[in-house]
Amino acid sequence: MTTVGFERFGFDSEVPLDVLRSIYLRPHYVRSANATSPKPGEKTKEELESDAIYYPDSQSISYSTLTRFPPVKLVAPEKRKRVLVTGGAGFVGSHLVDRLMLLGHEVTVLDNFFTGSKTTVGHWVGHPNFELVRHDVVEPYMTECDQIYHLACPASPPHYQFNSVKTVKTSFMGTLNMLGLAKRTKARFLITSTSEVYGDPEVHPQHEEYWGNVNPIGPRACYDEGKRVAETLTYGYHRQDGVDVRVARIFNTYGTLNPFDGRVVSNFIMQALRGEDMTIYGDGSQTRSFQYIHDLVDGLIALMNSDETRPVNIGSSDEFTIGDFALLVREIVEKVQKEDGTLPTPRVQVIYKPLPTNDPQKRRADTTRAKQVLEWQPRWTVRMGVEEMVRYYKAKMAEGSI
Ligand SMILES: O=C(O)[C@H]1O[C@H](OP(=O)(O)OP(=O)(O)OC[C@H]2O[C@@H](n3ccc(=O)[nH]c3=O)[C@H](O)[C@@H]2O)[C@H](O)[C@@H](O)[C@@H]1O
Repeated sequence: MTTVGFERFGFDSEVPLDVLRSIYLRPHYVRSANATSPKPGEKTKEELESDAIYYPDSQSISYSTLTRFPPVKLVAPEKRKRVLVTGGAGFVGSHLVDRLMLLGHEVTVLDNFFTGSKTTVGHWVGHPNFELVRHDVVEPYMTECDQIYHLACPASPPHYQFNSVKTVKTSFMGTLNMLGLAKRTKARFLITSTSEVYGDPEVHPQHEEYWGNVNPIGPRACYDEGKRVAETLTYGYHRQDGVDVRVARIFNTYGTLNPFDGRVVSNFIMQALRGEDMTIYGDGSQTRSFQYIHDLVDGLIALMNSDETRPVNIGSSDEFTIGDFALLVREIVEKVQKEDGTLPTPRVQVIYKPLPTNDPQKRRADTTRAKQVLEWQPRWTVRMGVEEMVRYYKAKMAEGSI
């Protein structure tokens, strides 16, 4: 694969994969100081070019700005969009921002940095097409824009359950505020909803007409009921005020996640790389289907630029039990370690931990609608994506940055 993205509905989202990789896989994003490294503050040619340096002895980091930004397309003004991305410093948001920036659009990121981090978009700070705003979407925000991608909300179960009241508030107030902005500016509004709106589903695979099976008072309710009411608001503004809306229901997605994100893919890879036991919650018979981040970004951009106002599932239909998935991740980690001559003995083991309350027993995206209306389907296999992630975490561990 040499590119991601495609032309749909008059909007070209294609960019070369190596350019994108040079951003998110930056091998020397952080490097550790060694004996010949300059002392803090001492400038070298390398340092001037871009590197941040990590000093393991003092556990300090010397950040630097890029002296040259990644190349962005030159787009005619009438084709250039002013795009607002809430949660743009998060995992999905930052990948979306990279893509939109490379495509030559003007991007404003709103983030409160609760789970997002400035480092995910730091490479664009100072670029004339880019603006980074610390802002919590529970407060109103005004700007002129053409498209709003409303992503802001913690998405990892430990994060969204950390302050459940704030999670509901973010879903409700945040969506209300952004819909108000869309109404005023006449911007097109896309909300990233979730497969969690289907709860612990009684229909399998889950299609968009299924209303779900959600416990309204359980520990996950802050997120799944929050997203459900966010969808309700979205269609309320659509019907009452004619706001132009798009609703993406995102299924499990992985990629360059924060290694401490707490979701299963990053947990398993980090555990296997560190030689720790891999933690399966429950007996491992619950299922998920995993999509790689680039496929999701392709789907979000296609949906935003399409005419489809109904909810659309964006996810993979390649279903695994969590038990089988743990073994697959271990196999891929071992393959990479073997190639690098770092295969440890003994082999890491899987252990079993209690299943979280209301953990959905099965989940697989029915993507018929996305195929029909967006001509979209995932292109990355789990092996391709997990292997890229393993190498990413391994490089970061070698640098000493995780
Ligand atoms: O990754 C995502 O995109 C989704 O992640 C979560 O949904 P969930 O399916 O619970 O995601 P994980 O926390 O990654 O868990 C997946 C399964 O693996 C299990 N798990 C998780 C972590 C772990 O270390 N071990 C383990 O067995 C969980 O119990 C669950 O059955 C979010 O709630 C969704 O909104 C989000 O779309």
